[in-house]
Amino acid sequence: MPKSIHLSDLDLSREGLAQLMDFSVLNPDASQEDVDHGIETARRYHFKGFHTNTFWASYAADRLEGTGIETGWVLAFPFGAVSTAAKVAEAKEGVRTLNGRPWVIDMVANHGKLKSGDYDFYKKDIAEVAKVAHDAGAECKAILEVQLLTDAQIAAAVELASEAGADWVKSSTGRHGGPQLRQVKLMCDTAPEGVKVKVAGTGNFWTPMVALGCLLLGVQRIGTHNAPWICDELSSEVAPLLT
Ligand SMILES: O=C[C@H](O)COP(=O)(O)O
Repeated sequence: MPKSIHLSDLDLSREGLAQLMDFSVLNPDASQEDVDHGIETARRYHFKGFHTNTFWASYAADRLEGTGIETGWVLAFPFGAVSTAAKVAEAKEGVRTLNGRPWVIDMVANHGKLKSGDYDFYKKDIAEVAKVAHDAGAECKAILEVQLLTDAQIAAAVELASEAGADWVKSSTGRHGGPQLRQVKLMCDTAPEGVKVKVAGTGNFWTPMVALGCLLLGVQRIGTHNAPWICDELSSEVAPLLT
């Protein structure tokens, strides 16, 4: 379980916060100009990762070469309701496209199968994609879309994804709303040792202070188009109050 941490343990400098953030440009209509602007922003803040639609992932990785910034391969995005074979093929495309550079798979789990109680399918679906990632030396995040789930389903999803070998459990795609803070806490409380928690889908209603709340709960990554706002606000408004 990721342990909750004290405020004094957090590096609230802009640079420190940026290393806890995956900046995203994941609108369905993201244009080359939008992606270029996202890449430029990712480089300027030196975010941990940059996530955009897979069509643009190779383009982004080329332009992030040498920065150490991870390119995200957002798989079965945003619904996750495709066959496991299609997910595995997409994962292999990610290997062909991004291997040799810093990259990671963020895969959308099959929420409908979880809700149908088909836990074996749900777990195997994640396990097969995680294996492709791990064989290529990359990490795999499983996106659970927790805001669509009951608390019992969230706990089951975290456990199944962890057993399937996901390195991370991630709350949401951001395309269907975002999690409540108590759902984030449930994820942190349920995740076993060694499985990290990422929160995403922060939308426009989440504030930098809520992001800070997530980090204090033990969240190890925040993925959002709001990453610059969160870094700027926390480093310039909150950090000085704590010195
Ligand atoms: O996977 C990351 C999503 O883009 C996060 O969504 P958001 O930008 O609405 O917070």
